[in-house]
Amino acid sequence: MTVPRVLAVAGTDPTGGAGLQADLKAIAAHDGYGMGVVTALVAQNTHGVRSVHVPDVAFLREQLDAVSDDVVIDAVKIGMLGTADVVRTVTDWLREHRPPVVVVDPVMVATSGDRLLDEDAAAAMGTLFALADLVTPNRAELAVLAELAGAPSRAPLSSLDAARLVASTWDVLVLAKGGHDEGPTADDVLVSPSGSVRRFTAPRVTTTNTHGTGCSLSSAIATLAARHGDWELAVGVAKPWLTAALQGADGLQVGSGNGPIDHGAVIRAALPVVPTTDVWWDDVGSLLRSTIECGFLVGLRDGTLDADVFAGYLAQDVHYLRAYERHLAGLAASAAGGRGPAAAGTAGAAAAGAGRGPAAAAFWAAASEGCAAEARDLHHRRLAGTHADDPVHPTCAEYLAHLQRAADSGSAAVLAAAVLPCFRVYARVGAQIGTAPDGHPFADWIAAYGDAGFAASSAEATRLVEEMAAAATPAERGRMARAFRRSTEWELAFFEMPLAVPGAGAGAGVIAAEASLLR
Ligand SMILES: Nc1ncnc2c1ncn2[C@@H]1O[C@H](COP(=O)(O)OP(=O)(O)O)[C@@H](O)[C@H]1O
Ligand SMILES: Cc1ncc(COP(=O)(O)O)c(N)n1
Repeated sequence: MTVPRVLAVAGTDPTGGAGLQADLKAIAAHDGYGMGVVTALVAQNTHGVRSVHVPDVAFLREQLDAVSDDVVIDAVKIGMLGTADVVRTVTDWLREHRPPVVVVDPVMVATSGDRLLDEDAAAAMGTLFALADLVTPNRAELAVLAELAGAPSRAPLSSLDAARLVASTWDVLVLAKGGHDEGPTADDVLVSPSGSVRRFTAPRVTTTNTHGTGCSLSSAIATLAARHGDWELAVGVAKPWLTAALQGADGLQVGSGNGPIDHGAVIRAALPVVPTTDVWWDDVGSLLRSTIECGFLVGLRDGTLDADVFAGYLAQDVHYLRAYERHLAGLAASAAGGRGPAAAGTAGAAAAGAGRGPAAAAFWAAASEGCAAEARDLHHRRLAGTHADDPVHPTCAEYLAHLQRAADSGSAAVLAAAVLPCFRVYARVGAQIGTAPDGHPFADWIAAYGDAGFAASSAEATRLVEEMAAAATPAERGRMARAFRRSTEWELAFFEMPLAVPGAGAGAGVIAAEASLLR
């Protein structure tokens, strides 16, 4: 089954709730390929229409031809037409290029009460309807069309009779929409030219955010009719989708008038929630591969690494862990509500309470203590001798300067993101190396990082950072993302450091990029 190619011929709404913009969203929401020809440029928002500019109809025809000369059109939805000239131009084009599905939403008046169709244009609509499969008037539009079809204006017909008259006059299906009725349900009635009726009912949603309901419904129906080849199925699927879009409307917060419906409501509910920290982790995928493949870790895993090189690495690791331990203690203090890095500022994720509280504080404190123990035990045992007094290597110093900047940023969330790669990269390296066979020269180091407890700590640190990211402002979340990425780059540089040719500048790329951090 191919994706239906659906053309919307409509006016615009720069706030994206109605008109062509809504049509394209509704088409996309039903897995159609949306195209758009503009009939009128409308300066409008959720409060109403400010002005309408109808471009020359010759240009409208050029737009229509540009599409039909090139693309097979499976369905067309026609919305706001504005003037009689526009109605005639679209009708002429349709006569020559009629696609299998034609839906006309006879837009006359916006929800706001503004006129969107000249009075003389309404009279020209009949010829267009005769080329359509389905017409979708609301109550007021139905009354105008019934009059056009010859109904007496003195004694108005019932909606059903009006719909039957319109349907038989132009040999077209009519979906008489009941959005403006009152009562617990919003019922639309599909009437055929022979007078048969099918009612589509939905609970009435209590909201003033109904901007674009008619546009969206007709575009959804056009797309679904192109796919299913059946009008009852098309309306039956579109109607609950529209109800869900209305139910989501208040959550959108677009504009202060009659806001738009939420075209994405149904799709969003079906989308998997991707944790922010997973997005960051995927972003550093190539860095992780380079880390795992770097000469130092390959030598460590297969046991060929020079013991002295390893001792040099551990000397730097001790320098690193001493500072890292302080930063973890800072996070513990901040989570407990004391004077940590977040205490400086009241805004941001930490202020919102995310990633805070006694459990978070206990976690960071335990991690800090674990770090101190690690530095003492493993490292001191191995370091006895040659490298105990090694000065801090520039790569190590730069990594630590990066962590310090994160600590000084005033955001515990940024610092937590900056310390996270040390957990995650080591846990990943540990899992990748697996367990060392008996007698492996680096068995103790491998056991420490492959430890299940360490993997659990990494997962808990990730969970806390995730909480902080969820509560952060977008700007702060961006600073967290950059802090995380930069730390992951420094992790790679740190592993490359022991085998780097002196002066070759391990981590030079990171140092250059560092300038942009935490802006
Ligand atoms: N408050 C509501 N709750 C549920 N459905 C509604 C509500 N308002 C409108 N609808 C539905 O939205 C669609 C558009 O209807 P309507 O508002 O009558 O047309 P228009 O947007 O062209 O004025 C119809 O399916 C109608 O039943
Ligand atoms: C360009 C354009 N087309 C149609 C409507 C009607 O939409 P609604 O009646 O749902 O507000 C609109 N406001 N603007």
